[in-house]
Amino acid sequence: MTHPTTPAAASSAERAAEPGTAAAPTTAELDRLDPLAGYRERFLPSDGLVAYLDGNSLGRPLRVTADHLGAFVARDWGGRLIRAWDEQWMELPFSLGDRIAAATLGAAPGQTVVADSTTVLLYKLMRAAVDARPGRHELVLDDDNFPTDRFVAEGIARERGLRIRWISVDPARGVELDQVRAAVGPDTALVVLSHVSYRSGFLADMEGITRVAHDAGALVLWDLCHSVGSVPTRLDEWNVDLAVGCTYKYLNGGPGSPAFGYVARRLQADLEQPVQGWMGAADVFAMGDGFVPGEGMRRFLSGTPPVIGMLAMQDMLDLIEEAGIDAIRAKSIALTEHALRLVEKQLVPLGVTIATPKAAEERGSHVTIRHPEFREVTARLWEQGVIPDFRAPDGLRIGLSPLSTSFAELQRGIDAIETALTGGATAAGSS
Ligand SMILES: Cc1ncc(COP(=O)(O)O)c(C=O)c1O
Ligand SMILES: Nc1c(O)cccc1C(=O)C[C@H](N)C(=O)O
Repeated sequence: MTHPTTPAAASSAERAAEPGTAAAPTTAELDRLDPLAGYRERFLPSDGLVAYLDGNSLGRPLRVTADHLGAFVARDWGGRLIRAWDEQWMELPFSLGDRIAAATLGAAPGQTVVADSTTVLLYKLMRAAVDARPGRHELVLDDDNFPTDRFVAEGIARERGLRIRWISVDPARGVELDQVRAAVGPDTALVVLSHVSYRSGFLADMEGITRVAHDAGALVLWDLCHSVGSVPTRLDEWNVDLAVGCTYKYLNGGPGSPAFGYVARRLQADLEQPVQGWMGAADVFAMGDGFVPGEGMRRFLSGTPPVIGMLAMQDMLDLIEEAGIDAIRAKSIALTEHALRLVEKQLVPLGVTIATPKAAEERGSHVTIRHPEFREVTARLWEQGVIPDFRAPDGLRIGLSPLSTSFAELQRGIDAIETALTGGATAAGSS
């Protein structure tokens, strides 16, 4: 698996190699040299916020989004009323899907659509995929995948009389290529995995895993929730079949914004998704008898697109297109690298362990650390305006959104965790 070289990461490595320069850059240096630092100002400030380290659950709104939402009510909805469906909204699921595809996914137009929630799209595409592999009786998943992915797969297995082969993963990592190679075979219909693990932040080898699943004759569906907008993919080049992702994390679409689904063009005509509604029909306004599926990605829609939920992400896509996904990935790597450095220095001496891979090419944009007191610590941090999140049994996730998180903000978060664990006394000071 290869990723583009990262200017921010490369420059810190170069500085580390210069004689007479401290091995690790300081927090202040990293902010000063950050080419994306200016983007932070474009996000709405939040009263009393000290450090927001949870953009991997809910991304922050942009200032401009507040204006755009108001203008939408007055101009598009209030002004154009029902006429706006023909004028712009009917095409939005496809045009926005194509924008996400070009800016972040490495996918050509006509293969990505915005619709439903992640859970519902996972159901629709998983069901379509297993039905496209008749005579095969197994779904392959890892036992640490996000609950909704596991629950949907279990429901489909029950509905279709299939088995699930669970890959047992190291929770400080995620699913490895060799594990998938050992799990797939002639009875595998579909493999369902997350690109970036919601728990450890482990970045799976999408290209390699897709290849071994294909060698076994199976299809693969990737959950991109924790990578889209922070880790670039090359879905077309890597021959990916299906992908689903949410838009409220690194695409900053807002709470409950709809998901997107990708179906490789070569598969579209052969897949039948189970929620056949009027918006997926070949002629939406024919109002006729019997369902005839639409061409291309239309057949993967079901009901009326959630237009208001698609507004905020358009503003974030403006930013992503402007900054470029490779520069965003570079900043993400620099942020997670610094987080790991600070954790090693300030928190490991306090009994904290790291549950995220050390190698940059093996992690996404969050870092997970563990300590028995993290449930209580997270609750206290939230009261102080320091917002990471807690995942049972003892994991604290530090989510780093490359366009809105600064290195100083990360430092404030680590300092606050240190203070919470020591009751005030610092373990090693801060850099
Ligand atoms: C990997 C993953 N899949 C799915 C979801 C959520 O699905 P939904 O948007 O339907 O709540 C999340 C987070 O909420 C997630 O992290
Ligand atoms: N989707 C969420 C929600 O509706 C409420 C609270 C949190 C979330 C999350 O995003 C959870 C998240 N996907 C996770 O990785 O844990």
